[in-house]
Amino acid sequence: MSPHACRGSEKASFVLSTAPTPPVSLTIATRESRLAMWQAEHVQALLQAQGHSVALLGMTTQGDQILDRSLSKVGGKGLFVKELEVALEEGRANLAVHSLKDVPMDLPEGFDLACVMTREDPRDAWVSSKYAHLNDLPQGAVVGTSSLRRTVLLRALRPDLKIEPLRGNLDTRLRKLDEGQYDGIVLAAAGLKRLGLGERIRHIFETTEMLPAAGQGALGIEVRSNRADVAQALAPLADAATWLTVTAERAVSRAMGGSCSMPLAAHATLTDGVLRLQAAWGDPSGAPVLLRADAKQALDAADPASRDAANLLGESVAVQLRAQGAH
Ligand SMILES: NCc1[nH]cc(CCC(=O)O)c1CC(=O)O
Repeated sequence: MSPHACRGSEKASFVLSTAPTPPVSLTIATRESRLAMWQAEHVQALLQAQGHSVALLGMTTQGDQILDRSLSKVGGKGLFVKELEVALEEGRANLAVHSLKDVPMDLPEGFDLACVMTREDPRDAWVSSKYAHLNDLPQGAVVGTSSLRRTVLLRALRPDLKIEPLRGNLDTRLRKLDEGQYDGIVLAAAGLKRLGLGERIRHIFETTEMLPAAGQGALGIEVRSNRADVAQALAPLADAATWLTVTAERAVSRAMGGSCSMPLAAHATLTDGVLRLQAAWGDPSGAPVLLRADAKQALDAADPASRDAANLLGESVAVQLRAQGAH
């Protein structure tokens, strides 16, 4: 399905009140990787602190089962979220907690992103036992990543490196590094920090060196569109500033056709009331092209209308990329 087929943008679909909600019974659908479980338990604890009673429903998704190929080659969208949506549809669960980076830009009809939470470190991390920094690597060293975005950005920093595929959950990827298959690997800092593996990080790339993926480090909670009561219970967990930044990032990705077979980075910050968005595009065919664009706008995160402006800002950055030849 084309990313444009559903809705043009993510709008605030629920009108949420700030009054405390009565306690409800909720079930969270979650993948069973250690990181997914950490994230689900994190949301469970926050909702329990609001007085709700919260169970977990663990499940395996298509994305978890594909370990031999890069996801960009598999080509589907939302490989990590489909089964969770089925559980929501069938009423076996009321909410699904996702790494926002893995959530398609347009959710299927009947589902909404009801909540975006405070972002962990959005940056990429360098992990290696031998080399403290990318610059220390010898010519032709082997770096592990299956991300097209990381591959393109690594090539721009060090054209000589050999980039080899690396799949699996975080523990698997670290084990493959420790077995000596790579001189170093690149992972999201957020996942490592959440799992208490922050000491494995040798260097955190500045966003000027390696621009993060849209939504990286943020958690999103998906619900059925007809469950305003569930959305209402989630309202206290939302972070308006993070929501605004990821809205702009996701709008770039959506406007560019957002799939994991396109090397695309989009990263926004909100500082002193200014939303600043940067994006980078690499040629899906592997040609050594790296286009960059950025835009900024003064916006108030507390005003729900700002999210529409963030969507437009994202679309304007995509227009700039296309004007330079991105497709
Ligand atoms: N693509 C896999 C993925 N999805 C979310 C995270 C963890 C970081 C996050 O929450 O963005 C990771 C691991 C990684 O990219 O290293």
